[in-house]
Amino acid sequence: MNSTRILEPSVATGAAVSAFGLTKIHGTGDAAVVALDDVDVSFERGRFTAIMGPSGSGKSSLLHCIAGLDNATRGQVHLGDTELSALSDDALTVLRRERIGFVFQAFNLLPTLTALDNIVLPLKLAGRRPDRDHLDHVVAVLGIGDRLGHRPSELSGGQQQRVAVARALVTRPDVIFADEPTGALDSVSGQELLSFLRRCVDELGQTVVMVTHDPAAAAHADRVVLLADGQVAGELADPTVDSVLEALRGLGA
Ligand SMILES: Nc1ncnc2c1ncn2[C@@H]1O[C@H](COP(=O)(O)OP(=O)(O)OP(=O)(O)O)[C@@H](O)[C@H]1O
Repeated sequence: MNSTRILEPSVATGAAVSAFGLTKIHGTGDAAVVALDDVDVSFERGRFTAIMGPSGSGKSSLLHCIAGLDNATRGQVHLGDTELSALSDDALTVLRRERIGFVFQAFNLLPTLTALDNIVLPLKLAGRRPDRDHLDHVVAVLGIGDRLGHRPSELSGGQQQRVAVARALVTRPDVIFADEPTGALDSVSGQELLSFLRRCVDELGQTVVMVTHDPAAAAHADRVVLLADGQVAGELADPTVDSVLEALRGLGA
């Protein structure tokens, strides 16, 4: 039988983002839930990684902690050479705005702004000018050149999510974190979005870390990190739908 080989988790130095001894406990006392239990994991630059695991295994907690959206209870998160827990709240806000891109299930576009104004908003907030060549390239990769003057309500869900990806890319962030980015899209738009994320990695050298429940979505990634019970349970290189399904079955998902 050609069974899936689940590799030991690796922690690379020089990674885009890494966590060491990461522990997240939600709540206190009798209500305390250990969502992450001493996790070591790292995500290489220029690669597309999916985080998968059964419901409640800690995927969102991991993403939120490594993206600086939530404080870890213990442990360290490094974005490149920057250790997040060492930062003040203000410095963390600036880091999230300038060095991290986010793509969520909800597109979170500002309804009164055009697509273009939504895309360049992070640069404006940072007092930076758009790099026209980079902006043109991002818009071309995402195929939204003819929608830039439209407001979100005039765009389809798939187009709105592409605008959200362009907004995440425009600052040339160190890493893009995506949490179920296809969750609100129909299957065709979802497939397109995943192809765009793939091209962002291949053509723009972007680093993408995505939480997903969907083996077909994870198959677009270079690597799958598997979580179970708040711990890294293994990883898959060059995942396919079948290898992901088999690995998840092995975790009892
Ligand atoms: N704010 C919170 N307060 C209390 N417990 C929480 C909180 N957030 C998450 N948890 C618990 O922590 C554990 C991990 O949750 P988390 O959302 O990280 O898992 P997940 O793998 O993303 O789950 P799902 O696939 O269902 O979204 C679960 O037991 C969950 O109930």
